[in-house]
Amino acid sequence: MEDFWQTCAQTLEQELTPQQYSAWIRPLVPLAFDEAEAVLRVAAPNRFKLDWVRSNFSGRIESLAAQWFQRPVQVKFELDTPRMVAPLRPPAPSPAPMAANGNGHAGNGHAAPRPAPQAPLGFPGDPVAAVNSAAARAAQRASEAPRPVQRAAPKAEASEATGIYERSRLNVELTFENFVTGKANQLARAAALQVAENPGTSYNPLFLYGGVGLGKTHLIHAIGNSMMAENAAARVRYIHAEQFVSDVVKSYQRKAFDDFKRYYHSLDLLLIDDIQFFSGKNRTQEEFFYAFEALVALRKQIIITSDTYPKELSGIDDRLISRFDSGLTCAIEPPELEMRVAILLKKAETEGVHLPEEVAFFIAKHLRSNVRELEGALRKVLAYAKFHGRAITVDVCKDALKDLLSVSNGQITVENIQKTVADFYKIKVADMYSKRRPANIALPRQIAMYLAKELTQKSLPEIGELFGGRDHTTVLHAVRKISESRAKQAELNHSLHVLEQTLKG
Ligand SMILES: Nc1ncnc2c1ncn2[C@@H]1O[C@H](COP(=O)(O)OP(=O)(O)OP(=O)(O)O)[C@@H](O)[C@H]1O
Repeated sequence: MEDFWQTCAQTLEQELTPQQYSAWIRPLVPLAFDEAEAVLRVAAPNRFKLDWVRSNFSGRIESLAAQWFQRPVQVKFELDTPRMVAPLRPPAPSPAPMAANGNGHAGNGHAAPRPAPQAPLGFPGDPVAAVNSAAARAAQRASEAPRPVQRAAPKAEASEATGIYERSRLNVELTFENFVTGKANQLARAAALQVAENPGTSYNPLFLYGGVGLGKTHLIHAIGNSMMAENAAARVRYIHAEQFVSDVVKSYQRKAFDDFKRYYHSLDLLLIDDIQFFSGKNRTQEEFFYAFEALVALRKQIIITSDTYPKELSGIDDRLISRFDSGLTCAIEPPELEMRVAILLKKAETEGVHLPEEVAFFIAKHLRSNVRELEGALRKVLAYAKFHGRAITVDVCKDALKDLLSVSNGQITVENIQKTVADFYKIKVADMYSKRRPANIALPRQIAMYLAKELTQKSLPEIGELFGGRDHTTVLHAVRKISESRAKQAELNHSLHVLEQTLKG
């Protein structure tokens, strides 16, 4: 595995710019290669890098791994932990990269991803210099031309433009154009567009919430990119909440709060992802509160994402929660079947591959929980078909996704149950974890708990945990109540029967 990683790193080093290579590839640590499952585990040093390499480099690394191991390989990225060994450094530059698949760059076979190397403090300490006029002009030119960092652009200009994007930490590939819309996200998208067109004056803050892998991060990057395209000098910053916490800690250690405040309070648009990570971090919450107040007072836009809606956030100060609630709050729900198909077709098109509709339907029918999972499945199918020199058909798809499908068919997950029951009763999935108790929510939630107990191997405490950290006695009460009611009420019994059939597929 280490030999593979060295060759892989060398190849990527040749394909990427030195900045991209040292920002994204060098810090990765190969952990293990599972021969039986053909899974390569790779550690990334933080969540931000993990997300970035997963979205931008996993396709390329998987294709290099497939060549090396002579079979399709799945790459799984995980967060680095302190026990990690030092990253493997590739040996001195080698002349011959591994035979490439023809597209010569990472991810999607189109533009090379733009990197965002770490600033020394974790936040760019030079907020004003960050938008000095020369760089801003360069970025303006770059945004008038296709998008920044075209390899062919004059070096200085491109690197100035890159600088603007690096400081914003935006992923320029996450745009409104490639964000597929459906019932599950249309409100959120409309709100995002509105905010992108009228930053600071329409909904402030805009608070987007929903389960994992549903497109929250994509949407807020799209807002940032749209704003930068309008005004390249805009001071935009995307930050994951964990990174913000780490910035606060570093500022504390270095007694650099003035710089910290100056930077965050001077932004035009602050995009902060997964705010639930602020839970219990009081000093961070305090600093964020000041930044929030300062930005809103100046009519600068704040956009926040979370896995749940403001009132459900635990360990967050009430005054922050009431601020989060003061703008517009929008849910992103799991995509319905047609939308999942549309997403697959769009992703395949981006890869320059024709995906037959029946294959897209097949994948979408079997993988229901989130878009990230769909993307992974599509990558797997494409790699498998390419490697075996076969056309992309449902049969190829069945072979390529054998493991995934047996899991998703054979094992009913609590997540599936929550989604299916929420769809059936037309409530939000988030209500499955919420503390709200109106009868139209409480009953479906109890039904979902009952089905989780009936159809999965999970224990009562585990189920309670998956339903927003509820006590096992609450689950037990739900299970007893629903099984008793089922025996007496034909209508409820019928609904449960339909739900069970749906879940068993
Ligand atoms: N509607 C969509 N259209 C196109 N791609 C999408 C859509 N929704 C999600 N994706 C893609 O799915 C992947 C996961 O989305 P994203 O990272 O935005 O999820 P998230 O909601 O922020 O998840 P998490 O809570 O885990 O951070 C990304 O590659 C994103 O581009």
